[in-house]
Order: sequence, then structure tokens, then C-alpha cells
Amino acid sequence: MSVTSLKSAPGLPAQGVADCADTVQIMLARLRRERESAARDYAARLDGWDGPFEIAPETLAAAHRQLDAELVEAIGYAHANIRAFAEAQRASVTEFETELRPGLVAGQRLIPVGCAGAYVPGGRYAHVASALMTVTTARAAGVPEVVACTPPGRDGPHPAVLHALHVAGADRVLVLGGVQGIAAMALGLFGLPEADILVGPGNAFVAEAKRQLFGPVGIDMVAGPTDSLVIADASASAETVAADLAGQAEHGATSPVWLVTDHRPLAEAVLRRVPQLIDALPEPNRSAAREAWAALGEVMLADSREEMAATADRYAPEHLHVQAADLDWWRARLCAYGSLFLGAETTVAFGDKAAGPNHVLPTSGAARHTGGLSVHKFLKTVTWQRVAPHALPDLARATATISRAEGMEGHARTADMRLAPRAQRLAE
Ligand SMILES: NC(=O)c1ccc[n+]([C@@H]2O[C@H](COP(=O)([O-])OP(=O)(O)OC[C@H]3O[C@@H](n4cnc5c(N)ncnc54)[C@H](O)[C@@H]3O)[C@@H](O)[C@H]2O)c1
Ligand SMILES: [Zn+2]
Repeated sequence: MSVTSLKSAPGLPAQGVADCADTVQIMLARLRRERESAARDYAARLDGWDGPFEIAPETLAAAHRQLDAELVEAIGYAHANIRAFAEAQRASVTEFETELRPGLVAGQRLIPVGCAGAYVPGGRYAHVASALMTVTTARAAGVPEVVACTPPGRDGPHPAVLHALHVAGADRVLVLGGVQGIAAMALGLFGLPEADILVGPGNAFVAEAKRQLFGPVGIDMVAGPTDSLVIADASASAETVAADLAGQAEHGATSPVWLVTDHRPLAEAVLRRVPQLIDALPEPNRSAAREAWAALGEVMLADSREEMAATADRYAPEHLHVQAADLDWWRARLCAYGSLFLGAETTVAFGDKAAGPNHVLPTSGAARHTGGLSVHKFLKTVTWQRVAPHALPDLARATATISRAEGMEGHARTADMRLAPRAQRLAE
């Protein structure tokens, strides 16, 4: 078995990961100390924004008036799919109660967190879809209070993002980006409730701020730059595969796109075509995609479909797109990806924007150990137990015996005393 590299990835110059962590640590310390005044200062210095910071509910509700009817309709379409998927996911997990032994009853409850904070990235693109993916899913999980932060962009917050947040059901929205936005939700700045969990994608500063705050506050994941892998066999169209790779490369210079194929003519055609398709993109997307393809794009030639599958499992991509025969075989075989796209009719962009399954997904190989954002992240799976008198003897004896074997006499005594008749216990 061997996989031949037809285009390897020289990589990007080393990034200042340590610098980013230091910057975030300093910023969070100051935000904890000086709260709103630090947030205002960072917003002014980093984003040129001096408020207003909270979007009034009337403004959110009226944001659609600044949008084309077609965009409003598309947002409604995407929201309906995302909500339907999240609701099906919610219905797939249940509370239960089970009698483990006669009289020994235990159960599981699913309790939504009290408040979720959604970060909706700004920067180069207006991430309408991220607003829908995070807030809609929290709502479907039953979270009673959902707040959101989004950076201002050049001319203030993007009306399409505000409309998406409104449709998805955000209760409060702040125009605040990066570390100061994340901190506002975690620390309850500007009168926000303190979020129990922080979710949503963002740049390295956003991811690092979530990582550093994690502990008392939950996070969905530490997300890096987005990535995509295409598996294509001889049945695939080189033009479609090349377009899909070029399209996803526009995410930016740090976002890899990979192709694994067992068909050399397809690999060679894609290698010729991707740069042409990238050249045809408008700027600044063209430069971003060019850089991503040059530094991180890979084309690999495998001997068999099993080898293609093994390669995909090793890369554990965020998005995995199969353009090959026998899709059922692939769906059963593949086991490391954030979201799977089956067939040439679908495309990663469908999942990114509108199909329904969540687009906040594990990146940088994290799909080895986790899936993406789901209603589960907003639900606490907690347990309870209850013991009837006739179940006590066996349970108390087993507990006392294990406790003494562990050297925990105090535990053993709390078990022993449950064996004494109730009247005697109450009298003592
Ligand atoms: N995986 C997904 O599902 C998904 C979806 C959408 C977006 N994304 C990711 O979101 C990210 C968007 O990044 P972005 O930068 O355009 O927007 P962003 O909203 O993540 O970050 C913008 C903020 O970064 C802060 N910032 C910028 N430079 C800084 C500095 N030197 N020091 C401290 N703070 C600084 C500013 O406060 C600014 O408000 C991209 O990495 C993209 O890949 C991922
Ligand atoms: Zn994408």
C-alpha cells in the first residue's frame, strides 16, 4: 500500500502561536479588572468602533429592511433546515429511568445550560450562516437565554448577520469582536448574563480566548482554520472536484484543501484546473485561495478505495466530500470527519450555509475525537438515584466493603448506618 503525493504542501511560515496566547492572556486579565472600559478601549483600538455596543431589539427586528428579499428568503430557508435538523437531534436523545435492581432506581436528565453565548465572526466575510448555526441550535436544545457577539466590520454590524441572529432567536446582541466579545459573554459585561457556554467559530484570538476561559465556562471546541478533503474515483468529474477545492480554498491562506484519488488522469486534470479556477475568483478571495493552495493544498494518489479511506481517516478533515461510486460503502467505512458530504450532487458549501447539519465542526484533526456543534453541547447529561428500603442491605454492604478496601472508613460508616432500622437511625 502506498499513497503518492502529486502535490505536497510546503506549509506556511511559522505563526506566532505563543504571541497570540500571551496577547489574549494580557487582554483577558485587563478585561477582568477594568471590564466595560477595557472592552470599549479594545473595540476602539482593534476595530475602530466606539459604540453603540448593544443592538436594540427593534433594530434587530428591522434589519431585514436593509436586505434584498431574496437574501431574507434564503436566510429563512437555511434557518428552517438548521432548526429541523437540530430538533431531530434533540429528539434523538432522551431522559430515562431504570430499575437496576429491585428498589434501586436511577435515571438520566437532560438539562439545558442557562445561558449560551454565541460568537459570530466578522472580519473578511459576513458570517450569516454562523449566526444561524449557533443560535438556532442553542434554541433547539432548549437554552432559555441566548446572547451573541459579533465584530463591527467596516461600517458597523452587517444587517444580514443581525437579521440572521434575529431569525435564529438571539435575546441580546452586542457589537463586539475578538477577545473583548468573548470576554463580554463570559464575564457578563454591558449587562449581559454570564454565559455558561461559549460557542462559535472565530480567528486565532477568539479560539485562544475561549480556550483560556474554559473551565468554569464551557466551550464547543477549540476551532482552527477550516479544512476540506475530497475523495474522488474514476467516476468523478475533474471539473467539479477542482471547483470544489478552489471554492473552499477561499476561506483563507491557512485553510487546507486536499484531494485523494485512485485515478491518475483525474488527479492531473485537477492539478491543472484548480489554479485556473482560483485565478478567476474576485479579489481578495483570489489571493487567499492562491496562498492556501500553494502552501497547504495536497493531491494524493492511492492504490485502492480502502487506501483512500485510510488516508481520509488519518487526515480527519473537518469536511469530507466523497465523489465516488458506492456511497453506502463509504458512509459505513469512513470514521473520522466533522461532516460527510456524499455524492457529487452535494457540496461543502451546502453544509456551510444552508443544508441543515451544523457547520461549526472540528478542525486540524480534532475529528479524531469529536463531532461538531450539536444540541448535545448545550445539554447537561446529569444523573440521579433513589433507593427503596428493600434494596438497602445489598447496596450498603457492597458500598461499605469497597469503602473499607479503599481505606475510606468514613464512607463505610455512612453506608453501615443505612442498614440500621429507620426508627433506630432517627432516635440516634
Ligand atoms: N469552521 C467554521 O465553521 C467557520 C465558519 C465561519 C468562520 N470561521 C473562521 O472564523 C474566522 C474569522 O476570522 P476573522 O478574523 O475574519 O474574524 P473574527 O470575528 O474571528 O475576529 C475579528 C476580531 O479579531 C480581533 N483581532 C484582530 N487582530 C487582533 C490582534 N492583533 N490582537 C487582538 N485581537 C485582534 C479583533 O477584535 C476583531 O474584532 C476565520 O478563521 C474563519 O476560518 C470558521
Ligand atoms: Zn467553506
